[in-house]
Amino acid sequence: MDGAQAPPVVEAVGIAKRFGPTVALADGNLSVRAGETHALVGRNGAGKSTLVGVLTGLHRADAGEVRFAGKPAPAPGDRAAWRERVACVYQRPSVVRELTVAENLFLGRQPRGRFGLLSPGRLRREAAELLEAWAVPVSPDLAARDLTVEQRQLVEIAGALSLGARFVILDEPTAQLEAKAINRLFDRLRDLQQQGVTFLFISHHLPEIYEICQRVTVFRDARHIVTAPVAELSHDKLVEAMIGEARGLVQVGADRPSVSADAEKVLELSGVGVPGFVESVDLSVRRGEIVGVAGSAASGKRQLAEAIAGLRARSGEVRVTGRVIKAGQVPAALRGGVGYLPGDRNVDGFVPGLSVAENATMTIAGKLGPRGFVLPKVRDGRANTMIADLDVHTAGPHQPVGELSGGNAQKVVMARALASDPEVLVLVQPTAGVDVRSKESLLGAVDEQTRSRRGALLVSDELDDLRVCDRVVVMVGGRVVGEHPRGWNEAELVAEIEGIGESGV
Ligand SMILES: Nc1ncnc2c1ncn2[C@@H]1O[C@H](COP(=O)(O)OP(=O)(O)OP(=O)(O)O)[C@@H](O)[C@H]1O
Repeated sequence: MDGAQAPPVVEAVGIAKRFGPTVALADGNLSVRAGETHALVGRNGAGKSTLVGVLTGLHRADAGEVRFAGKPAPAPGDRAAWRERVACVYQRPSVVRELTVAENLFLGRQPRGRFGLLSPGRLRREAAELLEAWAVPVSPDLAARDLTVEQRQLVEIAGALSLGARFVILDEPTAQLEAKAINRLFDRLRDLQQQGVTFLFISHHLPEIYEICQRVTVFRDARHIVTAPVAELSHDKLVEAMIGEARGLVQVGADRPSVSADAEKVLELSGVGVPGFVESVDLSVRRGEIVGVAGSAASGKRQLAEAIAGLRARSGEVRVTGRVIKAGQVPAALRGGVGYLPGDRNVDGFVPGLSVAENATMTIAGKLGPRGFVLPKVRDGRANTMIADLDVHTAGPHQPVGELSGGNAQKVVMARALASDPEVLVLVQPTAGVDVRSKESLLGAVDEQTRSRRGALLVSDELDDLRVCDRVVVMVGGRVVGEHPRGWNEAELVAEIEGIGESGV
C-alpha cells in the first residue's frame, strides 16, 4: 500500500480525556498519513475538538499516546516543539487584530537587524517573501482586523508553515465562507498538499469531505468508529457511522402547508436601509411563513437582519404585527416581538461563563418568577424542555455554555431566540457548525415553530437551510433582486446569488 512504510505524520492511540464528570474522549484513535488530507467527522460533542486539543498539546490526555512521525509527542510545556510539528487554524481568529499581517507572522520572533535591533523593513520583507512562497495573495502591511475570514485563514496557514509545521489542522474552515471563497480555499489546499503539507480537515459539510479528502475518520460518543478511504464509504454509510443508526435523513419542511395570501403580516419592512450595506428593502413575512434571504457576503443580508434586531442604525420602517419598531434598539425589537439568532455565536451568541439555563432564558429573565425575581425551578424547567426539544448534548441546565461543543452551544442560542415567544424569528446562519442530525432538529424547530404560530426570516448561505423556506429572496448590493418560490432550482438560485462581480481575495 502506498505510503504504508513511512510512519504516520501523526498517530493518536487510545486517547481518553475527561472534563470533570464529562467523558469528552473515551477511545480516541487517529492515524494520518504523510501528504493526505484526512477528514475528521462526528456529531456535535463527539470529541473532535478535544482530540485537536490533545494533538496540539493544549490538553493533556488522561490516557493514550500521541506520536509524530513515529516519535513520542514533545513534553507538554515545550510549545516551540509542538508548533514545529502541528498547527491548527481555528474558526476563531488567532491573529492579533491591532497588528499588521507581517507583525502577526513574526509575533514573538521578529527578525532583528545588526546589533539585535528590531528592523521593521526586514520584518516586512521577510513577511512578503513568506506570503509569496506559499502563494498567499495578501499584503504584509494590511491590519489583521481588515482581513477577510479567507485571508486570515491563509495567513495563519502560512505562519504555521514558516514555523516548520507540515501538518495543519483545519477546524471547520468553511463554516463562515461563501461558495466562491470555499472553492478558492480548496484550490490552495490542493496546491499545498502537492507541496507536501498534510491536513486534518474537520467539517460538518459532508460533500466537502468527498471533494477534498482522501480518507475519513468518524468519531461517535467519544470513540473512534471507523477510518476508511472516502471512495469506499458512501454518504449513507458515513452518516450511519456518525449517528449510529441506519435511518436516512429527513427533508425538513417537505410537507409545510401553503401560506394563505391573506395571512397576517408578522413582519413588514418598508424602504429599510442600512448605511453602507442595504439600499432600500421592502419585504414581508406572513404568519406561518419562512422567508429565506440569500446573497453573497457583500449583499447586505446579514446587516439587514441585524437592523431588524435593533443592532444597527437604519432608515425606513419595520413593523411587527402592524406595530412600528423603534430603530437601533435591541430591547425595543425584543419587546416588539423579534426573536434573534446572531450569525456568529462566538461573538454575539452566548455568555460562555453562564449556564445553559441562564443563557437560554436571558431574554425572558423578567418572566421567570414574581416581580422579575428569577425562580431557579422555573428557569431550569424551561431549560430542560428546551434541552429535550432541541436535543442539546449537555450535562444539564447548570453546565456553562462555554463547556459545550460548538453545535450544542448553537442550539442554546436558538433556544434563547425562541424563549421570548416572538412573533417573528430572525435567524442568521442558524446551522453553522451543526452536525447532520442536529441540523434536522434545529431546522425542524424552525419549521414547527412557524406552522400557524409565527413567521421567520432565515438569512443563510446554506442551501439545506433555504430548502425549508416557503420562498427565498436574493439580495445583491443591498437590494432584493429576485424571489424563488419553494422547490426552486438550485442552479438558478446560485447563479442569481453569485451573478455579480464579486471582489476576489
Ligand atoms: N472545557 C470543557 N469543560 C467541560 N466539558 C467539555 C470541555 N470541552 C469539551 N467538553 C465536553 O466534551 C464533549 C466533547 O466536546 P468536543 O468539543 O470535543 O466535541 P466536538 O466533536 O468538537 O463537537 P462540535 O462539532 O459541536 O464542535 C462535549 O460533551 C463537551 O461538552
